[in-house]
Amino acid sequence: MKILTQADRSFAATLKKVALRGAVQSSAVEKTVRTILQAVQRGGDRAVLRYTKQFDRVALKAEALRVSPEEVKEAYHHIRKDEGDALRFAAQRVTAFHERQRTKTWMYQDETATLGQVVTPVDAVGVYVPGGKAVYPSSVLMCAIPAKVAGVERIVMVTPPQKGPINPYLLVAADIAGVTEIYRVGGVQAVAALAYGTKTIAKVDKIVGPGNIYVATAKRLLYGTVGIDMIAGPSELLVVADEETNPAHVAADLLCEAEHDEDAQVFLVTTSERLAKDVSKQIERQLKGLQREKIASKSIARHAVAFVVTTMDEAIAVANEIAAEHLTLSVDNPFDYLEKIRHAGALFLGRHTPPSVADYIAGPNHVLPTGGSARFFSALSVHDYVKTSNIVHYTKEELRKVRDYLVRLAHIEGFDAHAKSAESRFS
Ligand SMILES: NC(=O)c1ccc[n+]([C@@H]2O[C@H](COP(=O)([O-])OP(=O)(O)OC[C@H]3O[C@@H](n4cnc5c(N)ncnc54)[C@H](O)[C@@H]3O)[C@@H](O)[C@H]2O)c1
Ligand SMILES: N[C@H](CO)Cc1c[nH]c[nH+]1
Ligand SMILES: [Zn+2]
Repeated sequence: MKILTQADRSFAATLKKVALRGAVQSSAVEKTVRTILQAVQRGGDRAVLRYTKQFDRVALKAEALRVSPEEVKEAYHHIRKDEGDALRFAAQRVTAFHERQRTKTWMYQDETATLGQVVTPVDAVGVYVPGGKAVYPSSVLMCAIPAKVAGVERIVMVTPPQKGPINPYLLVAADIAGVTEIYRVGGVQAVAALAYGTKTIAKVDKIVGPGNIYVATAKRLLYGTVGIDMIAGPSELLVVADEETNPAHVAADLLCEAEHDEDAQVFLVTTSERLAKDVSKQIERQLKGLQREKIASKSIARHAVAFVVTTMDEAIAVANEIAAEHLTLSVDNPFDYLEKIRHAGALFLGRHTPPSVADYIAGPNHVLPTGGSARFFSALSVHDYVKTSNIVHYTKEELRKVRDYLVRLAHIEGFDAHAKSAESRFS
């Protein structure tokens, strides 16, 4: 792990580069993604199947894209009872948390009008469940349960195919969460199919869910053609730690994001150079023997940085500049810093809250903004699955009270048809 103190010449430049990581779009990735999007828009299922063969090495016929209800039932026979219980426990926690996010239609009446907002669920949502380098039944729950809570009727799940049957944990999680259609297709071709529609996969109104750099770029390029939740790309963690922190815990937490993807990015910001060195040693030690050692060690070598600063306030300033997906505050009094933290997808407070607890069973959503987009995006929530329409109602008497103001403003803008539409009610 690279360790930089404020005295190092490259401290400021490295911090700037990290802060801008989301803006550095790889043009090679973008070119590939555009080609696949166009091909699926024009070629539909045929293009989807071609790219599935190319990138996932699975040859399918269009009829095999959709997962049947029998396959979902069969999946229950391939998982253990304790595994099913763990999925159901996670689902309950996620449901309970997201039910608190529900928003209702609201209205009020004042002396001039009746106004409000009607809340409507999106008709059809596409849930992208990653599957290139790992299996993510937890992401099925995180994406589909809030859709269900919001009242979305059509919840369409896509996930890359494997050779052989689809992973049973994904199917059981989909069943528990209330997914209504499942397709074995992943990557850009899946996102394109959901956005444009094909003969087999009817288009959706919004696409949610995490994915690798190709999936995240596809969603970004399709924004506007279809609704998207956010840029939820390769995982990230930034740990702010004081000198009292146990380096073994920090290393363990950093590795849990690094093991997702070689493109995952993890950072430590600390007031203790000794801690930074100890964390670095711990990472080397803990990497050995991890199932995903190769991926995690590449992520650490390519991206991990420890920034050593003088004060906790400086540490928080660095964290705000980086705006990471996950931010851990490893201090005795984390709530004291809450108001100073401006940008992070999710906050993990104190010394005994590993980010993995919220990856699985805490209840808050683990689909979170990456690449610095926590400056403007939020965690996936029920709000992503609904939209609001404003309500406006005037009686003739109410309209009379505001008519002159309306007419004056319409004339200022040179829109006399606007003025006349109000005046016509009184002639
Ligand atoms: N931010 C979040 O909330 C969050 C949550 C969970 C996971 N994640 C991230 O999701 C990602 C999952 O990635 P994954 O790879 O396991 O699964 P994935 O499903 O996102 O990507 C696999 C697909 O990528 C496509 N692909 C691979 N190489 C390609 C290439 N060269 N050209 C075009 N397409 C290509 C293939 O179609 C393949 O099916 C990880 O980066 C993980 O960190 C993020
Ligand atoms: N840490 C991931 C979000 O970046 C979520 C996840 C799912 N499974 C394990 N972890
Ligand atoms: Zn994780």
